[in-house]
Amino acid sequence: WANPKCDGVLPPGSMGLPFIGETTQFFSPHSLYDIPPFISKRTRRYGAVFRTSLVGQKVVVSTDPVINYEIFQQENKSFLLWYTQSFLEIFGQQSLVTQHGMVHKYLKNLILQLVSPENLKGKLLPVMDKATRKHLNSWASLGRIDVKEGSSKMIFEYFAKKLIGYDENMDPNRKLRDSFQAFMDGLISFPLNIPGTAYHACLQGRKKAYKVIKDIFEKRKASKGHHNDFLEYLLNEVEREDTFLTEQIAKDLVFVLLFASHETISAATTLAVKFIADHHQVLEELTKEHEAIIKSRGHENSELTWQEYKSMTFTHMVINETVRLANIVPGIFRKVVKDVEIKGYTIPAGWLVMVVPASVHLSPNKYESPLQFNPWRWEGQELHAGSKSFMAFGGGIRLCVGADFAKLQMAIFIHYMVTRYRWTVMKGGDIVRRPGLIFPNGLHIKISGRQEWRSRSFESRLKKQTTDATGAFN
Ligand code: HEM
Repeated sequence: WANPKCDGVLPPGSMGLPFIGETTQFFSPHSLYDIPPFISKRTRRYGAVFRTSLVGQKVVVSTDPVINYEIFQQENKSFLLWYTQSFLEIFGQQSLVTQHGMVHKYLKNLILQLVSPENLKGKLLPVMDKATRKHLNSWASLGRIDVKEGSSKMIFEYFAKKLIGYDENMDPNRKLRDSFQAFMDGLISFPLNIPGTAYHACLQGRKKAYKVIKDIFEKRKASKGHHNDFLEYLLNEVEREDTFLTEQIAKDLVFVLLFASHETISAATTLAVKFIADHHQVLEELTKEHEAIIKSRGHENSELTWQEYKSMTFTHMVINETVRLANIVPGIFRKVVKDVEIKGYTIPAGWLVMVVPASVHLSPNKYESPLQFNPWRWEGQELHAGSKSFMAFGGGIRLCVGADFAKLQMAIFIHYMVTRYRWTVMKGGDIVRRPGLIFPNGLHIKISGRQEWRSRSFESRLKKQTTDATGAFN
């Protein structure tokens, strides 16, 4: 166990206990701002590349930016995308993440029918704009909201509708979104299907959500009308003769997209709100940028345009800085297809390599004062692609297909938050990594409409003047 076979020299490290390996240490919770202690301890001891064993797998961890970049570029050659057993059971054996080569390319193009920049600009932007306004207005009417829960609901609501015509409000018993709640903990876990484990909770959620999706597919196939959603497109595609798409792949695709969309963007949005609230200068600069956009419009109330979105340079810097610090995806795994040489070491075929974005994003060798939230560090930098020092959305051919969608939603949200509302953090905001990102007590803000604030302050000024005047009269 401790000295696995290898035709060469393995990287240094420890394989831990038989079967369990070093899994327990890997899962020990830590704070948002740390390189996972599991990683930092071992890099200090063994260097930038070391071996270990996690969830029953032999793993080489790379914290070296150049090697990480190379791993992304070598996809389908020396390395293949790999997800944990728990991940595959949960997301489906036919889902996009299990596909390679032509089928992967085909499925990625299918998703781009929904979230490519072209389609975001032409089709999704108005939907996202309307949904964001509606939800922020309802938050302001309530006067308070947990941003994590609220943004998750908002994204799920419009995206599930666009994807499969699902309307949670019309279907209160099924609560598709609730089925995804237990997922973050279970995705990277031991595949122990015993009640009480994170994995078990996740599988139960998968079962429930999948049943809803299956029923929607069946109902739709039996219906004759037009629906103008992604499901209609998928079902037409399944009917074609020259296609890779089967109904099973289509269902797993819908499942992955439903989860990936609302969980990731709501986490990034919540973090952005937290960072902005903690950094007044950032809020001021954002307000300046967005007020200028409104001023240069004909009508203050018109919806956000693509050109306006593209002009939000500082907002894009804030988004990049948020996802750099947040490291929403804690580890990116690849399976080694054939023995590879790295830094004089051999990684045998069948092993995994794990790229840890935090080890690059929080490294003082790559970023000055890396633990500081400083959007200005992105001034003049490339903001829209992966690189050796920025891999929040991965890299190479597996680069996140939803990155543009996520950034657009965050930018719309920021636009309305800084121009139309007054808000302050009330409670929550704790963030734990296990190693997935968890918000144990949400992020609760107090929020009110600016207009309402203005008229309220106008009214109170008026009242004060009247009282003063009355006092003087008396
Ligand atoms: C802030 C938000 C997001 C972050 C930080 C993020 C991060 C990532 C990362 C790091 C990968 C690469 C994984 C790997 O190489 O193994 C990835 C892949 C992926 N993401 Fe995202 N993502 C986000 C939003 C989204 C959204 C909104 C969607 C849905 C439309 C999405 C769908 C996907 C899919 C389907 C893949 C797999 C791509 C493939 O295998 O080719 N992501 N994401």
